[in-house]
Amino acid sequence: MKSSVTSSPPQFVSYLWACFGTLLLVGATFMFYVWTEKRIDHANQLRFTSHNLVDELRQSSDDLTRMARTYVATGDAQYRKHYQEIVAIRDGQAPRPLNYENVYWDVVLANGQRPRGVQRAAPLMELIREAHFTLEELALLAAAKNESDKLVGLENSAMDLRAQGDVGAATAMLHDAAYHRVKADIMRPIGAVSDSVDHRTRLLVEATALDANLARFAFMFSAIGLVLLVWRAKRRLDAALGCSVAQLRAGMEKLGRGDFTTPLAVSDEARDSVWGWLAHTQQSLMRLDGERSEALERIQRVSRLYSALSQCNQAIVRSRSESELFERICRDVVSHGGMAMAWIGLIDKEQGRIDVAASFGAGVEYLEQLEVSLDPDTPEGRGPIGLSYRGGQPYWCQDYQHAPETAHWHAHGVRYGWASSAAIPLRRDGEIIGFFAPYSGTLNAFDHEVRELLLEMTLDIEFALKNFDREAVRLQADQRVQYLAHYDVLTGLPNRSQLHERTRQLLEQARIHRMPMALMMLDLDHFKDINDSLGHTVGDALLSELALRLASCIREGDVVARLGGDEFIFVLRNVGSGEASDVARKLLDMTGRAYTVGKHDLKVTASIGIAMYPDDGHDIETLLQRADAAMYQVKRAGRHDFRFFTAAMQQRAARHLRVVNALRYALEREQMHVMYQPQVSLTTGRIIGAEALLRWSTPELGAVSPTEFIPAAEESGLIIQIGDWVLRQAVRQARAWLDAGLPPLVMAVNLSAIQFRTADLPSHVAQILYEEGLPPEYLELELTEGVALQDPQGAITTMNQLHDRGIRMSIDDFGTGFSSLSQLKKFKVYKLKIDQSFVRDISTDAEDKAIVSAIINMARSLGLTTIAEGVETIEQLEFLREQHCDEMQGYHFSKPLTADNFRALLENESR
Ligand SMILES: Nc1nc2c(ncn2[C@@H]2O[C@@H]3COP(=O)(O)O[C@H]4[C@@H](O)[C@H](n5cnc6c(=O)[nH]c(N)nc65)O[C@@H]4COP(=O)(O)O[C@H]3[C@H]2O)c(=O)[nH]1
Repeated sequence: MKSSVTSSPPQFVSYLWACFGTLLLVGATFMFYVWTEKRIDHANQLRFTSHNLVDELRQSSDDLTRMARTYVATGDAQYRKHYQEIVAIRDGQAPRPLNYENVYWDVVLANGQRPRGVQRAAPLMELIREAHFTLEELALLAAAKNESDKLVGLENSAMDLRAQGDVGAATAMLHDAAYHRVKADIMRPIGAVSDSVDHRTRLLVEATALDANLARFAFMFSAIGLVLLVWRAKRRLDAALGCSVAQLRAGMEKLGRGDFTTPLAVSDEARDSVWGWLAHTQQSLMRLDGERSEALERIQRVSRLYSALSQCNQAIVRSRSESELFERICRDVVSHGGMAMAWIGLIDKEQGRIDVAASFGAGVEYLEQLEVSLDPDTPEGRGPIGLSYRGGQPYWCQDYQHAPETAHWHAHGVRYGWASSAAIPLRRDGEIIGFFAPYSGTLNAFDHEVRELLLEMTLDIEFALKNFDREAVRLQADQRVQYLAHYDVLTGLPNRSQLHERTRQLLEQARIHRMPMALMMLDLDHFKDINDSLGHTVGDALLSELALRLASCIREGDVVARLGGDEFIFVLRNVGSGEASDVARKLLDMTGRAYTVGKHDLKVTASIGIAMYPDDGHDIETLLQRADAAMYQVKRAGRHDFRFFTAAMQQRAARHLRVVNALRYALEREQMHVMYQPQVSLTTGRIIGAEALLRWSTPELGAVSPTEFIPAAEESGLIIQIGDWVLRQAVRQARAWLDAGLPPLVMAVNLSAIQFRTADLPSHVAQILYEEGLPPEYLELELTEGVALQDPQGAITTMNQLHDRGIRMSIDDFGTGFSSLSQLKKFKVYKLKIDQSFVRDISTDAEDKAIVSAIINMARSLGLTTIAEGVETIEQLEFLREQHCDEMQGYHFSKPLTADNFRALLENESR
């Protein structure tokens, strides 16, 4: 095609060049022809001029003869004048009249007027010389002229004779033989020249006419050649165009209008022609137009998707929930992204199928009975979504209605006009949780840019999901904070703040409706021991169970709250003291039932204090305070009971407050001193030790019992400072007695559990011993069972450190706590102090007897010394001795003594 297309123009151009060359040739031959014609004209002109000049010579001679003869005949002077004019003209002395070729006689006399117009004056012979006569002809003409001049002389002579009146002579002179001879001498050369000129110029004309004919033929041939070439060129041009110019113009106009719909018809011969090229160009333009349309469509598609992406981003910002976001995304990708339909499905892992979360566009109704699963063994699991799920990649189906993977849904595709579809996985924390499925009515809709945009859109959705998650976490946290602000985490019961809020509302209602109300405070007895011995996990489990039980005891609308620890508050609407008592009993009963926590079977009791509205207070704070005072009295009275608040309790509570306040200044005001109670060996009956017992009295309160102020000091934390002071006093006293030479004895000092748990206790005790100069073996720390319960391992470590420093330890009030003898094995104690509550009744109570006896026996088997405290009677002493108790302490031997009295006792004994 290419070679044939390019061969025509050179041929056509060659023809054009040939035409041009031929045209030049035609022009040249024509010019030549014109030139030859001009030469013929020139030759004719020359012939004419030559004849004229020769004729003028003859004519003038004849005119002169006629004028001379007429003058002679008539004597009219005008003829002589004409005669002279003719001579003057012929000799170049007068200007030549116009048309002098004619006979002068005719010129002058025809109408009796003078000759019209003049030419320049020129002698006839000069004109003849200029007229290209041959030399021979010139010589003949010169001879004729001479003869004519001779004749002029003769004629002048004749006219002179006439003028003189001699007409005859004059006439004779003009008609005689001499005259005729001369005349003949003139005419003869003129005739010869005339023949010569005639012959010569005719030859010239003939020769020139031959040239002219040649030129004419050349012109004709070249013109014919030109016509032929033009014809050929036209043929070539037609072949090059391949159609008529009008057709070509119509075709070009069609192309110009961008009309590529109907292709230009081209015959085989016209393929290599402008028409063929035009058709070819039309095809190229058609292709380009198709490509341009495709590109335009793609750009529009992409820009639509860009718009959808922007909408998607707005949706992300605006949507408040996952479902709202999904709905917006589907709507935007259809409304703005040019998709036919879009849906988002979430994976139902249990069912192994996809649940539609959102959809929009043509054909969404088909989703109502969606048949898409992830199971590769079913046809609906082998579609784009199943493939995408298993491949972990987006799946692009570019020909929906013919792709085998969409075979299961081809009917839907045909019905709704889907030509392409995609399944793009949606991930949350890297795991596929669903799919974004856009459908397009265009084949191959998912080109590179569209894919990139859809993937970007999907990433944005995932980002939004992450944000929703964060938002959900934040909301949960907020709710949690809200919850924590109002509810107790462990039990789920309202906490203090919620209690206050609800109680205020209930009090307000009670006030309006004039109804009574009860506020109860329940506190578990010795719950701390459970926590300490079995750990907080067990304690917490017990509290949870208890909370459930307590909540079940109250009516709807009443309040049960946990204030922290083992303290619960109940607010009971519209109840008097009788109903409140019933509820309290029920609560005690519920609390006292057995608990099973893990492997532990537990039992606890509770103490309840009750304050009544409006008798005991009108606000929550007062009611709480009074319920607390009542509960405190239950505790003091031996626990596991309930009590209503009374005025006396109020007084006790007020005293407690005064005690705590006064304690703060007890040491600095030197209101405290230490008493010493002897400890006696039951074997020897001798004093082997002393227990330091703290005493406190103030001007306002008087003497306050340690059983009152020690717990108050422990509650307020003052026990550390006070206990420290007691220890130093006792150690110093022991050293003083040693220094006084008294028999060595062991100084027993009570150590509160709070003191025991201070971090540097062993080194601190050692430091005091060092500073006071008492050997450690003379000090015995009396620990309660509770010291080891909270953190047994820590207690063992502390005991070991004390033991390593040579300091003795005993367990005080043994039998009241949770210690087991087996646990004692691990403690570095050397003595058990049997609590006086057992000792008190050993003479009357068989059970106490058995307990004391068991404690002594077991202690012995563990290699521990036993001491019984609170021994007041000889019977008690006897029993203890029978049981081989090692030591005793009690009023039976001595009450606590001042240091001086104790020294006196020692001195008495040693005497
Ligand atoms: N009814 C009766 N009582 C007897 C008899 N023999 C001794 N007592 C009393 O029993 C208590 C023995 O001390 P405790 O069991 O350690 O019990 C002590 C001890 O737990 C605590 N305590 C006293 N002083 C201190 C101290 O300096 N530090 C610490 N942490 N607690 C102390 O106060 C509790 C009470 O001390 P006190 O009132 O001095 O009471 C003392 C003592 O006076 C008797 O035969 N009959």
